[in-house]
Amino acid sequence: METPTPTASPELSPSTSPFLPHTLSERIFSLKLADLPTDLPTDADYPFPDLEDQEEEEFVDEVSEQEMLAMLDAQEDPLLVARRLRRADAGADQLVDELFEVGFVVVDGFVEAQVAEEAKVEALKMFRRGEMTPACEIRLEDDPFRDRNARNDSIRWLHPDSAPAAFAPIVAKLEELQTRLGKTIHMNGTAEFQLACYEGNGGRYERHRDAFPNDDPTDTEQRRITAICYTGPSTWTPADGGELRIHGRAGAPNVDIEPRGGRLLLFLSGVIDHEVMPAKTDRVAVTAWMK
Ligand SMILES: O=C(O)CCC(=O)C(=O)O
Ligand SMILES: [Fe+2]
Repeated sequence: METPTPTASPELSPSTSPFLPHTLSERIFSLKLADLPTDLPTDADYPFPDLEDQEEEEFVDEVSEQEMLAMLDAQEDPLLVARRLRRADAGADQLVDELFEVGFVVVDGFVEAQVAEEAKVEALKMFRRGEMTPACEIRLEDDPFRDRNARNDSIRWLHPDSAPAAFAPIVAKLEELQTRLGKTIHMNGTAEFQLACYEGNGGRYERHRDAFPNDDPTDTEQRRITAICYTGPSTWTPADGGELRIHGRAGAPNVDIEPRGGRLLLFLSGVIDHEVMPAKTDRVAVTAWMK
């Protein structure tokens, strides 16, 4: 399959709630309240003014990321949540239409094959020189949810002003894309850029989501869009492995995206569950998380 056709949008049922809490903590707390019998004492009956916060922290400790996502998804389809990030006054943009239709979109030829190849060669040199860090060691510090065994790629953050020359054209294209998308989607204009290498001996990343569903345009710390530029090979075959599996939403089938050189995959960070299938040849990608 050269370019995957987006799957039909699953039936979406709008939420019946007149009030949709915006922040994650509001949404978690509203889930808790929904489960409580109505004859419990009110907050005013409790002696501790910060009791809600204490309960919330304990609740967060107890549930896994997957369980939390399942609860939020049950509350409202995350694609509907994300659609509220579209600027009301925005002009037309077909790429954004497609993105909000099914949650992801594939663009081939985002960068030239040679640009992709040069980035891949340089990344693998850096990897072999020990200049990249196993991602599992980093993630534990800033993301207590994440399981150390969930992924075995090695990464390096890229800064647009100081990215090694081999990656500069890809980062520049991603920044250009960010400017375009920012005209139509509420974002704060910042992005995190990451170079990732998955070794061809089975490098993988288990099913996960990059952000919680969130539609608050003032919450500027949220990842809104994941944009991944693959570096090849352009002659990818199943023997190379490393497909990005998009888990079908609401019973839709999974879609495997081949990480062909120069290809861009865009998806809504709070909507799409995804997984890197075991790589059978070394696999390099540059990802931007646009906020
Ligand atoms: O490289 C990919 O295809 C996806 C990587 C990923 O899911 C992540 O870094 O969060
Ligand atoms: Fe991811």
